[in-house]
Amino acid sequence: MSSNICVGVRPFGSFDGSSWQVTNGCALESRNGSSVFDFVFDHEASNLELFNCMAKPIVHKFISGLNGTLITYGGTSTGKTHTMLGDDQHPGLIELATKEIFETIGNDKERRFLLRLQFIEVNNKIITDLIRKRQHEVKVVDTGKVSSEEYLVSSKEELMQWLSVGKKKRSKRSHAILRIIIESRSISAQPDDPVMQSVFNLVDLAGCSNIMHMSNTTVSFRDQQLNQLLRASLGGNACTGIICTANPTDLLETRKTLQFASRVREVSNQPLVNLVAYKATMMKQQDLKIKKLRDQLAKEEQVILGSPRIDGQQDGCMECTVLCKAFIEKFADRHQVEMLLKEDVHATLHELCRDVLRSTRDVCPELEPSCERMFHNCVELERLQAEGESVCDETIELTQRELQAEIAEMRTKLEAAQLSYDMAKCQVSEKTEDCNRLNLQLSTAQADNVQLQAKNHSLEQMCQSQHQAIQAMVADCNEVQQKFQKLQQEHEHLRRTSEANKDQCLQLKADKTSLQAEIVTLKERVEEAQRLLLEASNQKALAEQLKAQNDRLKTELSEGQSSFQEMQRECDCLSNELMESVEECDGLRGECNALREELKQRSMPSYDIESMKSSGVGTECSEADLESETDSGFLEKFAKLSDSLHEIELQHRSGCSRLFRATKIQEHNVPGLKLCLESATDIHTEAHTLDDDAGDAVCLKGVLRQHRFQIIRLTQETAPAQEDAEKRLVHCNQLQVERAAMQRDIKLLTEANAALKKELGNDEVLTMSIEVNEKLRESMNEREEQFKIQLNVKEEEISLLESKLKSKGAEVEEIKERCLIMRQDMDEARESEAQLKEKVAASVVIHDSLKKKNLALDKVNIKLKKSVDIYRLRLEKPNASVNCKEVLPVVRRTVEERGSVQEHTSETLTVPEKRAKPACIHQELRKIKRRCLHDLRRRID
Ligand SMILES: Nc1ncnc2c1ncn2[C@@H]1O[C@H](COP(=O)(O)OP(=O)(O)OP(=O)(O)O)[C@@H](O)[C@H]1O
Repeated sequence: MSSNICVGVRPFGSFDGSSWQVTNGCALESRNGSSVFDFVFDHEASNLELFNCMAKPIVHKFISGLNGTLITYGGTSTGKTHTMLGDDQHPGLIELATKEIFETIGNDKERRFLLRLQFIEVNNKIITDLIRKRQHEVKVVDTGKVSSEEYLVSSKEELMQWLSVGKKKRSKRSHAILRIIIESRSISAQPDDPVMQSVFNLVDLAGCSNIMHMSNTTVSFRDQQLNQLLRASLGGNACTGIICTANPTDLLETRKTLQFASRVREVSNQPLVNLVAYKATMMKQQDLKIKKLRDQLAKEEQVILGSPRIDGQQDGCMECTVLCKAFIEKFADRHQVEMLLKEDVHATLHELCRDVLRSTRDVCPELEPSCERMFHNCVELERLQAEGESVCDETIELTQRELQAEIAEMRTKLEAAQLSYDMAKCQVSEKTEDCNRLNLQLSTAQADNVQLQAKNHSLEQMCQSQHQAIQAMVADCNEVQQKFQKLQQEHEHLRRTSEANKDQCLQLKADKTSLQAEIVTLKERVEEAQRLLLEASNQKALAEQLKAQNDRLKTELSEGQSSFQEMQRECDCLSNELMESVEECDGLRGECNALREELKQRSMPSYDIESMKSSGVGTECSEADLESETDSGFLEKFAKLSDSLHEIELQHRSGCSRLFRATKIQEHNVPGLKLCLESATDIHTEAHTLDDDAGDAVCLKGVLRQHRFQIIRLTQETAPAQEDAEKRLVHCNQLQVERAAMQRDIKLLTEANAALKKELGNDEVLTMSIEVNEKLRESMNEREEQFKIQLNVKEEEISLLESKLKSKGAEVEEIKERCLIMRQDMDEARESEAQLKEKVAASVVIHDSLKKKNLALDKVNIKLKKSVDIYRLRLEKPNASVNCKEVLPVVRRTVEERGSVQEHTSETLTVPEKRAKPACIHQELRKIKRRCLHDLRRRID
């Protein structure tokens, strides 16, 4: 233990069977080697054993002025708390150390000791006073002290009481530290002699292996507050004992704990006795207090007894003792004193006893019976006093002795009671402080109340304005709803219109498609017509060709006609010639007849002229007739004539043409010629035989005329012309044939032309229809364009309507939202109004109660003042006739009353509550303001 840090290892559970072995009570062996500590306990070792080995020496050093520290360190649930605090069956190190301390200082008659304690916990850098729980006020000051309150303790029980109070408030995850501070001074010390002052830290660390920081040279706590607080314990001015607890089943944790134990063992401390100047100690303060009280008591004694105070009497119990002594001393002269003081002393004693009884009841309940007994003794004494005259002196003396013994006994008890009384007084002073504080709070509360009232007023106004705003909002809301309904109707109307427009649009679209189809068909038809037109133009060309040909043919025809007319003219000439020839022939015939007559006369066979005539066809001449030389010339002439006749065409006035032809009669025995009249078409140049029986053989004379034929003489010179005429006739016939053919062609062409014209007419119809169709198409196109425009307009309208619809929808949505928000706002405003009303009501109630309490407190204060004044008066004028018995009870009662009022006040109205009220009202006000602003902004928007 050279380093003044003693390290012990305490297993919670057996090391047996595990990888560690305990040897010689100080070494722990494992496979990796052995670790030596100051102590290694087995699992059966008790807290007492551990205390005796490790803590007791530190406790004694602590009492002798050295700082001491006991720390339990280890993993979770390894028994740290069990070791430090213990339980009912197993007292922990704290209890054992406390017991040891009080036993030791109790036995030391040479020195005076003053003990006080602090019980704190450190949790996440926050230090909390476990007895008072004022966490924010506790700080570590540089000297390693804590700013929490220190509680004086005079016995182990008292200390354990405080400990049990603190244990209940401790959080399991915190580090708990009990700090015992001891001051000691020799009884015979001079005023300037220093005081020994040391601190004993009993630390129960939280179960976490990561709370220490270990470097090569130092070991420190990671928590800064803890480190500051226990700096002296690790490498400083303290005797430190570290009990490392381990659970052998948790190998890793145990290894860590042992590592720490080994490491911390190397740290060395240099403890020194701490001497503090007397004036800076608590001991001095206490001494001063006691002195003050004694002085006060002495004054009281003087007041009560009118005699100097008796030395050696303690403050609280002195009162009683002095009274008793005075009573005993005066008892000798009882005839005068008894009568004078009997009542007074009795009452005072009675009252004092009651006071002591009352004040000690809470602090030292065990004193109560003694006090009671004393009280009864006093009563008995009084009774005895009353019976004094009849009781003999011996009895009185005996009783006096008994009483003295009892008083002495009581004295000691009362001395103890005095301590309690002091504490009670302290409590009273604390309560007075509390009272003052409460007064302050009350005044602040009153100020708050005034503020609250003002705020209440403003809130009421605000409420009204809010109410008005709500009404306005309701009106707005109604208006908006109406608008909304209107908009909905409009929306509905627009929707319907849109649907109708859609239908119309669809109809238009259908129309458009049908029109397009129609246009397509029309186009096809136009194309067809164009094609036909094209073809028709070809036909036109053909027709023109034909026309040209026709014209050509017409010219040819006209040429032919002119040549025909010429030929006719020629024919007419020939006919004239023929007529001339006929006339000539008639002449010749006459000549012939004359010749015949002559021949008859010359008895020549006769010719049957009559038969010739009867045949009517021709004139036949027999060969025999012609045999004569005169006749042969004639016949020749006749033949010539016939030949020329042959060439004569007879043109009937009806237009029919006939030719005469003279043919030789083929019969051998019949000489002569036959003149035949034939149809011009039937005239053949060769192999044309004249039938004897032919009906058309005419006698030229008369018949031709009869048949109104014009006989044109064909002269000998016109023979080539006749040929030409024949040719021309042939040509003419040809031409006529051609003409007929041409006429047929023309007819055909005309028909074709007509057909073409018809076709053309059809084409025109087509063209017309095409034109019509074109027009129709154009009109259709126009209509389509119009439709398109209409469609576009409608579509635009629809899109406009849709956008309108959308905007209206958005507006409707917005209005809906606004309605909702307004409703919410209204609800909230109503809620806040209700809350505000509630708060106002609550604040009014609080205000009233505060007023009442204030009044009560004022009354109590006045009472207190009065009694204090009386008391002061009494003190200032010791001979004044004011009786203590009247004053003290009044004062005490007043204090009690005040205490109860304060208690009641503190019960009914806690500080945070009071503070909370304005804060929450502020918040509420801010909220309302914000909401109003928001609402205004929205409205403006
Ligand atoms: N030596 C022992 N003898 C008997 N019981 C023990 C011993 N050590 C610990 N215990 C018991 O084990 C339990 C856990 O112990 P304890 O609470 O003291 O551990 P801890 O290390 O303080 O835990 P934490 O790390 O959570 O603070 C307790 O019920 C305690 O009574």
